[in-house]
Amino acid sequence: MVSPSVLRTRKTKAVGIPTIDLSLCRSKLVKLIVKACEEFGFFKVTNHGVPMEVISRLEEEGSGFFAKPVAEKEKQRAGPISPFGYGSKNIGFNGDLGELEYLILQTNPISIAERSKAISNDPLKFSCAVNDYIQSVRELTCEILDLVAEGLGISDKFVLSRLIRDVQSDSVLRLNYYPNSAVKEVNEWDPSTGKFRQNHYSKKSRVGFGEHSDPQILTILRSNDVGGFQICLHDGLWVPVPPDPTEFYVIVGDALQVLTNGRFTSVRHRAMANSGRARMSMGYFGAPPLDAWITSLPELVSSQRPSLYKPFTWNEYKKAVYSLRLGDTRLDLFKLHAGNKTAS
Ligand SMILES: C=C1C[C@]23C[C@@]1(O)CC[C@H]2[C@@]12CC[C@H](O)[C@@](C)(C(=O)O1)[C@H]2[C@@H]3C(=O)O
Ligand SMILES: O=C(O)CCC(=O)C(=O)O
Ligand SMILES: [Fe+2]
Repeated sequence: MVSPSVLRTRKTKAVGIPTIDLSLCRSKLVKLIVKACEEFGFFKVTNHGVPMEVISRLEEEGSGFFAKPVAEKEKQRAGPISPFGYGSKNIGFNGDLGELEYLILQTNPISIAERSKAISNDPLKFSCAVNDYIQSVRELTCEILDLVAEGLGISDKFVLSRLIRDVQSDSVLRLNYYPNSAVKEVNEWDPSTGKFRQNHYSKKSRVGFGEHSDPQILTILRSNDVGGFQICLHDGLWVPVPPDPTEFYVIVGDALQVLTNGRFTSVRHRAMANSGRARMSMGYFGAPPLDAWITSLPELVSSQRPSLYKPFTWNEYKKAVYSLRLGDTRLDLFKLHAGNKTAS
C-alpha cells in the first residue's frame, strides 16, 4: 500500500522565481511587487531588514525544541480543539497527514510568555527570540503591504498593514521540522564500467506538508539551507524553490486574494521531505483580527469588475478553513457568482 504521504507522478518545472530587492527606489518596488503578486502570488525579498542575528536565535530555539524527546514535546500537543502547540504528522483536524513535526504559536507576547514556560528550560530566552523575530517580520510584512496598497492605487495606504498591526491581529508563527527521510544508498558493482555505482533505493517523493494555499493575508517564509518547498503554477506544474536561509519568501494568502478582488491569487504550495537532510522552516502568517471584515477594497471594484466574493469576517473564514481539508479551495464557498455555492 502506498502511504498517503508519498506522491505519485506530477512533474516539476524550473522557473525563475521573482526576486525583489527592497532597497530599490519605491516607484520601482511597487511595480515589481504588484507584478510578482499578480503573476505568481509569490516572490523572494532581499535586503529585507530583518537582522540575521534575529533569524539565527529563533532557528536555534526551534532546533532545541525539536531535538527534545517526543514525550517532552507531546506535553505541548495541539488540539483537539485548538491548533496551537506541538503537532506531529497530523495537520489540522480533518485527517491530513504529513512527514513533519511543528509548533504553532499565537503572536501576542502574553501568549508567547505563557507557552515559553512549558516549551523551554530557559523561557525568557525562548520568548525573546520568538518576540524579536515576530516584531521584525511583522515590520517586513507591513512594509510589503504598504507597497502593495500604493502599487494598486489604494487611497488609504495603510488599509492592509493596519489589519496586521492591530493588537488583536490573529497572526500566527509556525515552525515546521521535516526529519531526515532515510534513503538507502547501496553500492553495486557495474560490470559495464568496472566500477562501483551508488544506487538509491526507496527514494520516494515524500510529502512533508501537502498542497494548499495559506488562508491569511500574507505569509513570510524562511527555511534552513535544505530544499523541499515548491509552488504550483497556473498550468498545474510544480516549481521547486531553492532554499535561501538569509532571505525570505513572500506568499499571497486567500484573504489578500479577496481584498484585491482576485487581482492577486493565493499561490498553492507544498513542502517535500525527500532531500536526505532535516529541513526546518519558519512561517509568519499575517492575519487580521477575528472580527475584521474581509471584502474587496473599493478601488478594485467597478461595474466592469464586480466583487467576486461576498464579505465575511476573518472568524467566519477561519471556521470554514478548519472545517475543510488542507487541499480544499475554501474561497469557493464565498464566491458571489450565480450558480456557485455560498457559505450559509
Ligand atoms: C488542514 C488544515 C491545517 C491548517 C488549517 C486547515 O484546516 C487548512 C489550512 C491549514 C493552514 C495552512 C497555513 C498555516 O500553516 C495554518 C496554521 C493555517 O492557518 O492554515 C495551517 C492550519 C493548521 O495547521 O492548523
Ligand atoms: O515548510 C514549508 O516550507 C512550508 C510550510 C507551509 O506551507 C505552511 O506552514 O503553511
Ligand atoms: Fe503554507
